[in-house]
Amino acid sequence: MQSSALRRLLVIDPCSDLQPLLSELSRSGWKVHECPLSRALEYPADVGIIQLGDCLDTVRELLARNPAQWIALLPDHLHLNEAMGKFIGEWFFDYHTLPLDLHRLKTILGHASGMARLRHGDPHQAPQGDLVGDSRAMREQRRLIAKLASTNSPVLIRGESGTGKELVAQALHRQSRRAGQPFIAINCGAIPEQLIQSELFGHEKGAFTGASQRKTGRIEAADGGTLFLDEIGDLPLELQANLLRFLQEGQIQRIGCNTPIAVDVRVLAATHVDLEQAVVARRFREDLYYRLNVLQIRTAPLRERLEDIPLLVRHFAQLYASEVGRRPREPSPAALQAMQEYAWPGNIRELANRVRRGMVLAEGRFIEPEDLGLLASCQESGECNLVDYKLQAERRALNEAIQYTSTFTQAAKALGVSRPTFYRLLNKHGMRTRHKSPPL
Ligand SMILES: Nc1ncnc2c1ncn2[C@@H]1O[C@H](COP(=O)(O)OP(=O)(O)OP(=O)(O)O)[C@@H](O)[C@H]1O
Repeated sequence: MQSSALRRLLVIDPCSDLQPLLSELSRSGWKVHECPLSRALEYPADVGIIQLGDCLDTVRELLARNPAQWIALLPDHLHLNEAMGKFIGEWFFDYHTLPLDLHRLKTILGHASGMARLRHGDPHQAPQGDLVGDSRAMREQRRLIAKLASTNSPVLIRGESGTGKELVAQALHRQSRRAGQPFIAINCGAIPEQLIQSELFGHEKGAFTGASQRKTGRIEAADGGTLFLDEIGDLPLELQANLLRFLQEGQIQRIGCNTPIAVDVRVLAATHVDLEQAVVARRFREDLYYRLNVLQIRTAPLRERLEDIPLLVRHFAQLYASEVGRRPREPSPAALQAMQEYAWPGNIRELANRVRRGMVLAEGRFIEPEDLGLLASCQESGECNLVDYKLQAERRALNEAIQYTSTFTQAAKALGVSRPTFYRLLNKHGMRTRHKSPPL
């Protein structure tokens, strides 16, 4: 039986031909909502109906951002040239010419709602900036964020590049009592060494050659809110001392001014390098390390949470639809399989880029592995050997075992190997999680 939650119909006004049929549609199980085009994003729906006229750009904008299955109503006077045909083919599930035929309309609506159901999960996109994913690692991450958001202590966010460290920092800020205040992010690795002190702490007019005006530093700009220091491991040693002083005293001094300024800022820092090693090598101050590392969140690499891939692909397809001017497409089963077998060195940033590419290149209804640039290397070169197949199969087996069990011991048992063998295989595929639950 069809779930009633999946039979929400949005009718974009004006649609006078449809008016007399709405009560019949309601009787047959549709929850109908009518609204003007300008408010269409406010109403979640599974299927939408819109009568085409002018303003195709505005319509395209809506279709790109509203993930419902859309049906176009075409009045007689509409000039069905090639461009219009392409537009309808690209963006609509189906169309109906006017006048309406109730029986045919119901059939189209039935198919469209079936398609909405196939897309399973919540058909409504997570807003940009939300952390998408329902794997154990993501659920654990959300739980930790909710727990740590309310404190004022620094949090060290660790994880490989592209795993969402900045998104975690933003989520910590959004869920804290500082949410209405500024969130200021600075990438310590991207600013030249001679500029970073003035970027962070600000300067007075005339403090050094070229300082023609007084400048407020980023720490001061974050007053009342949160400061996110990305790539903290790249902060020069001298500035590490200044930062430590600020963390201890809650005061800063602009360059060229001796008067301390009190600033109330929560500091979040991120790193993809091993800070412990940097401490041993004396590239990172030990005292600052302990000060920043009070609480910790680890962002898991994508290869450890492959089950999040379908949700992430849908999220990015929706996100890039209007940018690339095409309706969001789903990956084909082969594309999903290829994504499950790929190691994702660039993590979610790489996935996002591949989906964007796939959206541009896809020719049919689905995104195929080649659109994502993910033809298995042996397929591309035509030289498949047994070792490649074996490695792919091993990786898939490990992923599934991790996904469907709660501990590594259970996963090893499910695969029929000893724990040491299981760990050796995880290491071999770069899948070794240091902690199943990130430490507090
Ligand atoms: N869970 C997620 N859900 C949705 N988008 C995500 C998620 N994680 C990361 N992203 C997206 O992936 C991209 C990379 O994320 P982000 O910049 O937060 O990673 P990072 O770990 O800070 O990377 P780097 O170490 O290179 O700075 C961004 O576009 C971000 O929006």
